[in-house]
Amino acid sequence: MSEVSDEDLFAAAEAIRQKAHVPYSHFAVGAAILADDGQIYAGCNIENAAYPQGNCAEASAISAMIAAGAKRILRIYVTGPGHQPVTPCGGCRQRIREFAEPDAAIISHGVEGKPLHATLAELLPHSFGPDYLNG
Ligand SMILES: O=c1ccn([C@H]2C[C@H](O)[C@@H](CO)O2)c(=O)[nH]1
Ligand SMILES: [Zn+2]
Repeated sequence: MSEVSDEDLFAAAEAIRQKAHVPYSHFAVGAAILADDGQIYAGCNIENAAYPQGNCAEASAISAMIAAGAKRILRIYVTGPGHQPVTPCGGCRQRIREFAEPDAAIISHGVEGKPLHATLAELLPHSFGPDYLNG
């Protein structure tokens, strides 16, 4: 459907990752969403001196998508440091669930290693979502 490649999403995630506010963990994360309007929406993690008030990169990217008026996540690419794939935390898997189909691609990449390709359903099986409340 889209002409947006994984390389485009990787580049957007990496560009915004450089802006992450991570004075506590020093673990900078970027996320780039391909949305249903064909556009890319990106976000970085934003930590806080009151630690629980920090935001994940995926949450920032979702905020950008919603603020722009897009509705659905078709694909999301997450980048971070190291060799292990930087997979979305449990809370962010649920945040993604709100706006994505079970077969939506989640690409998790520790940039020193290889990307992991998974679907939302693989990362969040038997999930609870909006369909439970709207039907
Ligand atoms: O997928 C992930 C994993 C971690 N983090 C952030 C949260 C915190 O700021 C830092 C270390 O956990 O990385 C994200 O933004 N996304
Ligand atoms: Zn998270």
